Amino acid sequence: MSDKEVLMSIRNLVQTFNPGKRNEVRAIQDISFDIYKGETLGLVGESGSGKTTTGRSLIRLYQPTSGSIMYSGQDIAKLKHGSKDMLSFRRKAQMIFQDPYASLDPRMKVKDIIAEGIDVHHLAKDDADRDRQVAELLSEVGLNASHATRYPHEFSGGQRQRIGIARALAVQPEFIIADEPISALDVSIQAQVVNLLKDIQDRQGLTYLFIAHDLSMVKYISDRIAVMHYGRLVELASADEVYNHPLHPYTKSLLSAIPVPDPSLERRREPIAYSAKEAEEDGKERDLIEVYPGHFVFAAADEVEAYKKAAEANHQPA
Ligand SMILES: Nc1ncnc2c1ncn2[C@@H]1O[C@H](COP(=O)(O)OP(=O)(O)OP(=O)(O)O)[C@@H](O)[C@H]1O
Repeated sequence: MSDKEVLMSIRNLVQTFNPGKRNEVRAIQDISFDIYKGETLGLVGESGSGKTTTGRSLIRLYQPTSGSIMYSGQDIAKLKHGSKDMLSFRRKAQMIFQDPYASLDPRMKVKDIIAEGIDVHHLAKDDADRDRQVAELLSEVGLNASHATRYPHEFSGGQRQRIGIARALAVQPEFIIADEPISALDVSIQAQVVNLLKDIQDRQGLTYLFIAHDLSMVKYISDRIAVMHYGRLVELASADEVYNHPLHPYTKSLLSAIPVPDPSLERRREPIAYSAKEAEEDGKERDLIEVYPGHFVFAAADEVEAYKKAAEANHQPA
């Protein structure tokens, strides 16, 4: 992984809502990580752990409270609204949303939904060029040109998510944040949409941040996985490492909550409970520390040695 090119480098990112007020929420509490060019980084964690806030902060739908987000030599956290640099970044980084029903304007024709970014960024020479680009995008996501003049309600959930994907692709982005892109879809459709995202990534060399609370699909699509808990990253490693050799107790507890297909095994399994509050009452300062090549764990200085030993033991030949 170390020879990979970094696309985005996030350092000490903090996002506090309503700071200083009674309803203050510290949604992101000082997270640092890199996103490599061309990878899919899965971001998992329970509802409320701060995944959506992270995604939205990275593409500046929110102004971060503090910290830096380096992208192509620029600190995205410092870009000014309406500036040329912001407009140019907005084109490079796109978002696909969870709910294909809510994210498409029902009064707009599919071609106008898809072409929104083309219009904003003046990417079409004329109407014919715009129509041609829309037709190509429809084909890219497995729909056809005749769908262009229809309205969102005429489509199924899976097809609507394809329209949302086409809209994101319209501006030829480099980086896509997919925020629970399949959780609102029928299970039978989920794999199709994930496969489509993978195919598009292969064809276009895109980088994905794939947000999900459900670990099973994330494992399938992700190269690496970051586990989020209470606004912090508690573990970050390759998808295989996170699944087969999790180190942090919270990751273990998340994995223990995934049902396994074998009912007898499922009955015998002990769910692992983990409470960040209890774990942090010791007042120790913790950081995301690399305890094995490419494997990071949120740990205090005096916990690192034990994690290193555990990681090494995991890799001893049986
Ligand atoms: N705009 C906002 N104003 C105030 N608090 C917010 C805002 N957005 C999110 N929060 C709070 O920040 C915390 C993190 O929320 P966030 O939506 O990022 O979590 P999540 O992991 O994406 O959860 P979910 O899977 O439910 O979307 C929650 O406590 C949430 O209530």
